[in-house]
Amino acid sequence: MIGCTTWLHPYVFYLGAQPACKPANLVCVGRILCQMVPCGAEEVDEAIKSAHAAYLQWRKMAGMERARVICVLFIKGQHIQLPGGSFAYTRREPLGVCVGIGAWNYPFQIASWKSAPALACGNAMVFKPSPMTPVTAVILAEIYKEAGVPDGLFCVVQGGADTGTLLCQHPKVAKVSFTGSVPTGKKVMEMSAKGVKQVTLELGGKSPLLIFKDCELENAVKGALMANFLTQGEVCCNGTRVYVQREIMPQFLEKVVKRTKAIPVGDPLLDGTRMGALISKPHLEKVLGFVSQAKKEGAKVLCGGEPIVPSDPNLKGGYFMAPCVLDNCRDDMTCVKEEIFGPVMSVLPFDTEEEVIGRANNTTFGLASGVFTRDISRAHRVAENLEAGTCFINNYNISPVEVPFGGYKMSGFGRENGQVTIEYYSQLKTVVVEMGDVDSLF
Ligand SMILES: NC(=O)C1=CN([C@@H]2O[C@H](COP(=O)(O)OP(=O)(O)OC[C@H]3O[C@@H](n4cnc5c(N)ncnc54)[C@H](O)[C@@H]3O)[C@@H](O)[C@H]2O)C=CC1
Ligand SMILES: CCCC(=O)O
Repeated sequence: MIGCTTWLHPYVFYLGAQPACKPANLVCVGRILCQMVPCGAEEVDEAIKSAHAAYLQWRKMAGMERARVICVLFIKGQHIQLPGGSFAYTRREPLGVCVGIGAWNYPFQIASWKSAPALACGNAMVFKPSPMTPVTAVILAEIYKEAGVPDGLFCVVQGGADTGTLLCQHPKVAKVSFTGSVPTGKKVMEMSAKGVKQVTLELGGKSPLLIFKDCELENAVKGALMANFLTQGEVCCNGTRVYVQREIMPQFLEKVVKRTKAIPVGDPLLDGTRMGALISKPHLEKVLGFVSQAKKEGAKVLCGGEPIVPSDPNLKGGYFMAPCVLDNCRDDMTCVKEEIFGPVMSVLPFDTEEEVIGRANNTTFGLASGVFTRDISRAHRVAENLEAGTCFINNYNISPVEVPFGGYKMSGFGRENGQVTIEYYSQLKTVVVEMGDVDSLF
């Protein structure tokens, strides 16, 4: 263990990370990959100052110049004609030093989704990964460095809640983009409000997936698995409330359980593996606790829901569990109301479109949703009526970077990905140009 702050590069605050084993081993078998010391006020201040210094140069560069090191989206203003030949125009300008704070489930992706548009718009970013996953943001910093991003423009600080608080409260920070749980998101918003900083919040979810009897059943079953078991179910937009029209429930359950039982759980570095270990022992216990609670409340476990030890002795001690399908669920059960963030699918019957839309929307979350049907009118009607930032029609969990991603209600606001991201990492300046004489009232 290295017990103090070390500098990897001038632009990266890299805290005492000492590789001890392969990354997958950290996840699979609970061995230590690295240890780190959280950044305190001094390091946070230094990172923000170094990002600010780099920003002052970077913001002056034209999009074409920035495009030499980062693929820049088309950033443009508007021209507005006024009476008498006068006119106004708008410029999209960067915000300044932006802070990114990430969750542990998609550590590299979250760092990229936040920093790439921030930098493309002319900002600097100080990024704090989750203390559970401290390494990949540093690798991203190395990639940026190699691509030609100036020193200081993308800084990584390590730490947990205290470091995150220091970042949100720092007076030189213009914006905070946060990915994580709803309770932490509220705190981030409160702290940012005190400094009138802009905020993007990507928070939790409990998304509904509606499967109508006219669907293509094999696809609906595959979609339900994608909606629940991708990345061990540790995905914020997962469709974990699976509403199935009553007439097709028996066929659906038979197929979904058969496929779920066949999911190969084990070493994620092997080609054949489809599910790895959960992030930590406490998280595994939390997920298993949801399964126990569901049973107490009347759910029936059709498969999985228990810890498993893979046959590979190297994986012994890892936080693996068998993916779980719960039947006999009701809307008032804990497993149906709360985000589990693990491989647990809750299945519920429904009868009519109107009824299921009401039930699907009866939640404080609104991140994603999905519908399987062959009826094109129904598909678009349902998509319109579901209160969520995304609706997948006849598929689930498709999130290419060209497509905006973000939540409704307590799942947050602001969007990541797509052209619209520019609006969240820039501010609009209006320039008014008089072409005649001043028509003064005085
Ligand atoms: N909507 C989305 O795009 C996504 C949402 N999530 C959500 O994230 C949650 C799981 O991730 P966790 O890391 O457990 O969430 P978390 O809310 O515990 O932590 C997220 C980040 O916030 C930091 N943090 C904690 N307290 C803070 C404070 N007071 N001030 C500033 N920063 C603070 C943590 O160190 C971490 O980096 C789930 O609820 C999941 O749904 C996860 C991935 C994507
Ligand atoms: C598609 C992104 C999902 C997540 O970050 O949880």
